[in-house]
Amino acid sequence: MKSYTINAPLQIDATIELPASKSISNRALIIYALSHGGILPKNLSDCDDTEVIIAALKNSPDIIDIKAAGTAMRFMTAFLSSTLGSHTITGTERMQHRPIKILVDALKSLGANISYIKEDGFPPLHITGKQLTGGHLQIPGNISSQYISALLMIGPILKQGLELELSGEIVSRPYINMTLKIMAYFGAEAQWESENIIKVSPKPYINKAYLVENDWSGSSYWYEIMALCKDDQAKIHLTGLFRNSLQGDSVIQDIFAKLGVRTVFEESGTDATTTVTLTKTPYHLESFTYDFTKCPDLAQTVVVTCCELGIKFHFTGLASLKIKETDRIEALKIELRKLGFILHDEHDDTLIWNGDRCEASMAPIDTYEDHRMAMAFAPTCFVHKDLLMNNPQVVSKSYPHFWDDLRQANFLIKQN
Ligand SMILES: O=C(O)C1=C[C@@H](OP(=O)(O)O)[C@@H](O)[C@H](O)C1
Ligand SMILES: C=C(OP(=O)(O)O)C(=O)O
Repeated sequence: MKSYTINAPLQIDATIELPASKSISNRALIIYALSHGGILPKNLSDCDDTEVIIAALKNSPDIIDIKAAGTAMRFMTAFLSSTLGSHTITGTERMQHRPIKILVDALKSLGANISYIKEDGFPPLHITGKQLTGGHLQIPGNISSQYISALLMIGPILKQGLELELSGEIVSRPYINMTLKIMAYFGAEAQWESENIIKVSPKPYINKAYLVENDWSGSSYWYEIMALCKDDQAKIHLTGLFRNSLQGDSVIQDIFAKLGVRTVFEESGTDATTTVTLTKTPYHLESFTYDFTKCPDLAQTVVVTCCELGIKFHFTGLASLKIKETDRIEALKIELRKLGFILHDEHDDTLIWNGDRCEASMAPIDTYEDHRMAMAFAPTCFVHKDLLMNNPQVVSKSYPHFWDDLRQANFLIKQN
């Protein structure tokens, strides 16, 4: 087991090339494969969650190990069900406890041949692919949008196309919209027919050149660094982000405007990419209420930032956090207590900090095989000198060069 001791710089003036978005990379790759190749998308992420899809599509092994990648597991399950071949798809221990029944049931009702190898409702799966007919389907929209994106992407290759009727409060809706926009770019006819019905026509994808945006979710840790650093003159330049982004997590700009971080865009070049400059700005916020239903991956960053800024909060829309890389609600409560903050959770989807504190034990931060635990806690080194963190390498799931980027910004990171 590796651990790091992390110390913050006194001043910050850094230019950071963020990783490419894994969500966009993984969609572009599935569509690339469904359109039978041609021009490979550019600026694909080099993170674990994208590398597993690249390997699966390139080598088509009998046993596909998708590791910890939720999107890859869900997208490949739909892909393998609708294309010829016979495969087992499996993943990490945690992946084998992340639910997939809703997607499997939906695919089976379209005629797919899928069986559970161990426990019903969970990977590993055995899938024998075939041409599926498609048609109308009802599916819960309140558990994970990844099931919906997975089904949508195979829609254009189904004989009758696909009509999805979503029930319940739709979670992570911006990720569904991201899927629809990328599909449309590649020639699909796929759109919302009403608040909860999406229709996809049976019309093959057209292969085209594609440039993947850099990752707004990954930018959130730099927003947190700007919010927590003590240098009033600090500047952070983030490259490769799109202003009119497909990513719902670009809402991070608005969230952090309330937490003392200003965002300025400088258009650069022809690709609609922008350099984003973060600086400090005055703020007055005693307590913060926010609903994370549309942007669950930002929750850890904002929770940790608010605690360290002493801003009480009442955060809702967090139900999906329990079925991600770890139970993120539990993990946040346990690790923030080590830093002296007592959080409460309610109704499985709400996290509250009333300002309750305890003595900080400063025990090493554990990362729970969750990249976002490591990245959300790293900036707390501005408050806690010699911050210790176990298993920091987990960042490779979405942001492999995270620690190198911190070093470039003059953080001191010592391996123990
Ligand atoms: O479609 C995607 O790329 C994602 C959707 C979200 O998952 P849920 O829909 O399960 O909330 C998000 O948390 C995940 O990191 C990426
Ligand atoms: C939840 C995440 O990923 P996934 O569900 O794709 O494993 C994430 O990156 O925060």
